[in-house]
Amino acid sequence: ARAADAGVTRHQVTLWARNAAQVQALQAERANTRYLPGIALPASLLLQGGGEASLSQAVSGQDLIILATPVSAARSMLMQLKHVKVPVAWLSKGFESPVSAEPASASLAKPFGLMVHEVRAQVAPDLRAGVFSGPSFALEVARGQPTALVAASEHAEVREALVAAFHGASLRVYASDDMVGVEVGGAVKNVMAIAAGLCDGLQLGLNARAALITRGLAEITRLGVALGARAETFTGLSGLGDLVLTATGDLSRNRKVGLLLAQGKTLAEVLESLGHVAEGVYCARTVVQRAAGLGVDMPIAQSVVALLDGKLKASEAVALLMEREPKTELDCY
Ligand SMILES: NC(=O)c1ccc[n+]([C@@H]2O[C@H](COP(=O)([O-])OP(=O)(O)OC[C@H]3O[C@@H](n4cnc5c(N)ncnc54)[C@H](O)[C@@H]3O)[C@@H](O)[C@H]2O)c1
Ligand SMILES: O=P(O)(O)OC[C@H](O)CO
Repeated sequence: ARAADAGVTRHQVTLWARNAAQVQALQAERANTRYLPGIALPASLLLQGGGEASLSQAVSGQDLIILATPVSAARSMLMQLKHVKVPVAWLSKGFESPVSAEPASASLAKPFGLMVHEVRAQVAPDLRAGVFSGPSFALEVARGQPTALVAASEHAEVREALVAAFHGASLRVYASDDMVGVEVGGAVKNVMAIAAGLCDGLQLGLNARAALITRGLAEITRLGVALGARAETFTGLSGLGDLVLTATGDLSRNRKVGLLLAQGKTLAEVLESLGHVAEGVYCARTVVQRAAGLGVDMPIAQSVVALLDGKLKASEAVALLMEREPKTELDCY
């Protein structure tokens, strides 16, 4: 919607959704009252929806396609779009998690979840694809508040298409060729944001939150480098930038999960009251499993999984993290 707004003279944007009734409601109200209250959809935005046939209709003749779905929908969307010739980019942040509803112990024997660029390599290898990430609460983007993002792809033309389409007065877009780093940062910051919500909910203090963010970034960097990312990417918008936003910003759904768990609610109660997807809940187990497979130590992420599984109380997790063996700070990268 923002692209349509910013680019009244630059772009014609079509928003496709799978649910025809939802599209009708958006059309009638010219607003998404549930997710973006108070934001009028730009008059130039075309709305379409329904089944698979209408998706191929909606993408036909477009210059650029953006997938704005949770990670759980990325595989099916990419399969439907695998023959598309124009650049495709996703906003999804997470690891695919077929085992998301199960406790970590039950899922250890099953295949590791994949990042979306890995899913794309499996199901749509010929697609020219990228990821669009960085610190960006949708509501602030929709309000036109200043935001900086990173457009990552191995294909220069995909990076250039994203910059050309979105760079403007309220959105600054940087290019990157480190898709692995950008995807790891965007996914794992959600797990760390759950921990930061817990930390604040338990009133552990500002020192504790700063330590958590810093050591969380060390964990994210270790996993990312082991997966083939460049370490510098984690100091950028999709790493440190998005981690700080999500760990400290009260618009974050993942941070909210931690805040509600700290009030003593069960995970089921938290997810019911949230009414939105908090990707960290679904990918925390996968993150820990992939890290374990690579011999990467992720004590904060492990604590989050144990908390989500109800195997550890928050006070016990804090004690375990504090009692770890002393280490040299920079040797941990
Ligand atoms: N909301 C934000 O502020 C924000 C910002 C940056 C990135 N993200 C990331 O973008 C992704 C989407 O987040 P969101 O907040 O828009 O989530 P959401 O739950 O609102 O989902 C977005 C849309 O995806 C649709 N969808 C779900 N499953 C689908 C399927 N199987 N096929 C087709 N469509 C499907 C939903 O109906 C919805 O319209 C997440 O990975 C999130 O981490 C969100
Ligand atoms: O609301 P969250 O926690 O899913 O965070 C949204 C975005 O990822 C912030 O960049």
